[in-house]
Amino acid sequence: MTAHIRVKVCGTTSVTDAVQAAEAGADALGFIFAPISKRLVTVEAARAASLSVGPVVARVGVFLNQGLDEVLRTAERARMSAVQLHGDLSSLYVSEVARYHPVLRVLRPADLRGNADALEVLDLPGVTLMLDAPEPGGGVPLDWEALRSVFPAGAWLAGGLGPQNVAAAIQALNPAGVDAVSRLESSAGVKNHELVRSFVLAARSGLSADGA
Ligand SMILES: O=C(O)c1ccccc1N[C@@H]1O[C@H](COP(=O)(O)O)[C@@H](O)[C@H]1O
Repeated sequence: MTAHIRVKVCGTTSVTDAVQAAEAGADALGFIFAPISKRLVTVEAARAASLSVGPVVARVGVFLNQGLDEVLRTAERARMSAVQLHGDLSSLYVSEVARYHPVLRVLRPADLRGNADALEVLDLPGVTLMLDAPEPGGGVPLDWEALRSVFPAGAWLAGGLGPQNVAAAIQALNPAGVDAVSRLESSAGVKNHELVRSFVLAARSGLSADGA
């Protein structure tokens, strides 16, 4: 098992939610800048939240098929410390972003079986793989059993994770980090602080929120 699993709480839209997630022990907070998202955050709100959580907690700007300039400018203005890239993106694009920010490159399970183009960037310094469901932010878990034999060492896991199932997911795949959003909310873009606390605790302890 990974000695210290990294825990990311995504979809942060306010200073209050950022501070609470940091106090709950999250290693990283996600800020979604993809216009299609129900959790879209403004640069101003993300910047205020980012500056409120101290020097250690990572702040990850989340983008989906957006222009290179927009990604780099937004991440800079919002004081992000890393960038998460979803979508159909060229290796050149990902490597350009990685010149300026650590990158979480999000791929789907199907990409592991034959998308040589997408997998190529994972050899670049500063690029870490995250595996997620085809519809990001949809709250649908991946088939962990089917992934057991192909899940790459050092990769992060997302997709429908929450307090009840994150321990089982870690047990199945031993990811380097876990990430969640929709199962931690009271409404889109608003965190349920109890669920955030339980999620971090379950990921760290290896016990699900119902003690299983
Ligand atoms: O959540 C969104 O709205 C979203 C939109 C565009 C790109 C990424 C998005 N969220 C990411 O989705 C995964 C997991 O979400 P869930 O826990 O299954 O709801 C996570 O990586 C978020 O960063």
